[in-house]
Amino acid sequence: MAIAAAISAPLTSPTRRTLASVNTLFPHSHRSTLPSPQRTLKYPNYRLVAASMSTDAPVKTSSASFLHRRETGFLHFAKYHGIGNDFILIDNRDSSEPRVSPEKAVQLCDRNFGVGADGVIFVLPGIDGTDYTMRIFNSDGSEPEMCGNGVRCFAKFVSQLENLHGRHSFTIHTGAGLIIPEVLEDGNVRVDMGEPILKASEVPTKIPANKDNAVVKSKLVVDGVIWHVTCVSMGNPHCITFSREGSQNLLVDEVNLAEIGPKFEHHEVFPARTNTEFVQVLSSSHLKMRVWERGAGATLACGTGACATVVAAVLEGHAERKCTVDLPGGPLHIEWREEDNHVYMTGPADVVFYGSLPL
Ligand SMILES: N[C@@H](CCC[C@H](N)C(=O)O)C(=O)O
Repeated sequence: MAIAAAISAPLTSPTRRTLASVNTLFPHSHRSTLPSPQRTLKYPNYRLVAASMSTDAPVKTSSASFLHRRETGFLHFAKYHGIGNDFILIDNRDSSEPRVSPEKAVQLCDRNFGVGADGVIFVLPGIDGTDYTMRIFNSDGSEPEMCGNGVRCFAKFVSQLENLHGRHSFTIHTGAGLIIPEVLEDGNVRVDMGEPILKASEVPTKIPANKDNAVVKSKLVVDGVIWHVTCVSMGNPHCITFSREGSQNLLVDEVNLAEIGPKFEHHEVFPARTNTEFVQVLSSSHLKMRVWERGAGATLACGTGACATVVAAVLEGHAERKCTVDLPGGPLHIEWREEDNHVYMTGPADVVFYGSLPL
């Protein structure tokens, strides 16, 4: 008996409105103490029809009926990506508890022994009057407050799961407060990411504030080098750097992310660890960025990171409020709007495949 099934999918395809129970639902993520994934084949029955060499006839199922499968003992999921930042999306609308544990998420994210992803995202029932709740586990099993590329994938997944009756926008409760995505006519998703948080203690960072309670272009010694850093939270913490002491504009392709990234992430001045963005200014409306993500390492893109980067670029005087941010996986369009102080992010989100695993 086939115990796993999968179908192919197209390869293309007002102030920060903090909600009451956010802090209890989304405590600051901690450094993962999870064991490394065992080096054994975890999912012998996992099969992707799109890539299968099996001589069995592929199970023909439409994506709509696949998404509504509910057999017990199986985990049905969709794999999505937002400019290369990839996620396993799980329909968790029937329960407020994520269907997989952080430990299981680590296994699922493993690129050799699992499905492979930067994180696992759950579509949970809304609370406090919102339509949905989004929770996410990083690939190291820690739980961040928010994920920008992930929320665009969430929006596309929900619009496949639900008949939204012509609505293109809905409300999502996250650890960063209320987030509102809108699926656009061209398939891109525009997200109201709320207000950036600049107060040093709330980012959080122990670097002393130097401008209106914020940390802007402060000196930080990492690995014996003085970096100029600005700290911004988009619900999750970001440390953004445009230059080192003695050099003007960073050439981001020359940064050794794997070496320097962890040193920023675990620096003592970041009590909740940090995501770090290394940014090159191409023009006042065009930035190039590489990221080392807390709990996930070097990824091809980071949506909250791109938003935090534009905020930092404006604060440091490098850029205007509306910028294109080039990331290794593609561009994102970001606007930090003066009228409402909200950051808006626009970009794609695409399904890669659907799959099932025995639990
Ligand atoms: N890639 C995400 C951010 C995911 C969370 C991050 N690793 C953290 O721990 O804060 C994005 O697109 O924003």
